[in-house]
Amino acid sequence: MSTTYALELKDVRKNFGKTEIIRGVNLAVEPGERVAVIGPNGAGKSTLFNLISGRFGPSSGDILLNGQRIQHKTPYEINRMGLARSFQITNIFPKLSVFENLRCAVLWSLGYKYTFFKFLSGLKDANERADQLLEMIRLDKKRDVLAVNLTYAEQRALEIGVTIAGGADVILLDEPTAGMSKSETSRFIHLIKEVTVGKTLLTVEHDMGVVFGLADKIAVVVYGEVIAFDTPEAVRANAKVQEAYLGSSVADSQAGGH
Ligand SMILES: Nc1ncnc2c1ncn2[C@@H]1O[C@H](COP(=O)(O)OP(=O)(O)OP(=O)(O)O)[C@@H](O)[C@H]1O
Repeated sequence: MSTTYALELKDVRKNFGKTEIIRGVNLAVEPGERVAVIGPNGAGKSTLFNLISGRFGPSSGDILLNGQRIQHKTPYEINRMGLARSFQITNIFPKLSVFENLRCAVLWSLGYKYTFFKFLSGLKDANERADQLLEMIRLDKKRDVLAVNLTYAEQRALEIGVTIAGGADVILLDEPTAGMSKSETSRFIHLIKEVTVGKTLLTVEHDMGVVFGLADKIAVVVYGEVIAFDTPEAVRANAKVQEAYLGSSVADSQAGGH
């Protein structure tokens, strides 16, 4: 019996003009795995995320979400099929309260499942789900605070809540702890782990502390290719990775106790 991966990339390539930026990427992510995508600046990490989330189509190759080809679908269609992405730049509504932001995200995700006549009961479900999300992201005490008045770390937590609101089973997070202090970062890693239990998670990440604290597996992207895809221990010990990228970063993260 063949495995259905949560996400699978098969010989994916992407050119911008004549330049090949993604050069034959193969990646198979099992359901429930947490994967950190790392690599030097300009290696193609964001481009890979843009290909997976449908912002760009690949020049060639297949991308499968839960066994279904998605490489020609729009971001909206891919989202409906169960993949949600959050961005480095927060996409929450600043003038809405925390609760309203979550309820909006829930209602949007319910959109096609509820007809007009079911709208009122839909609203009740949405309120309950929004309250449940509030607790999950530990912002229940900030329920009625406008998003604009939250701290930066709280805004990032809200953003995660908005991302998971629709119940997607594959979550893409772009540098989720960027800009946070060390203590905020470790709390946030904990939160991400909690709210993504049972889900498949991919993060693009530069902070090695976050990578080693969060990931079951690491995909190392160098110059448009995945040069290693393995457990953190194996990646740490991989001579090719040490040479191409990791050496000093890993030494630093080990010294820092991560
Ligand atoms: N829309 C585009 N048009 C042309 N070139 C692009 C486009 N998007 C990305 N590139 C190029 O593709 C390469 C990979 O960029 P990408 O942003 O994917 O790298 P990255 O690994 O995410 O880098 P960083 O860690 O700095 O965010 C870079 O050389 C970039 O200039």
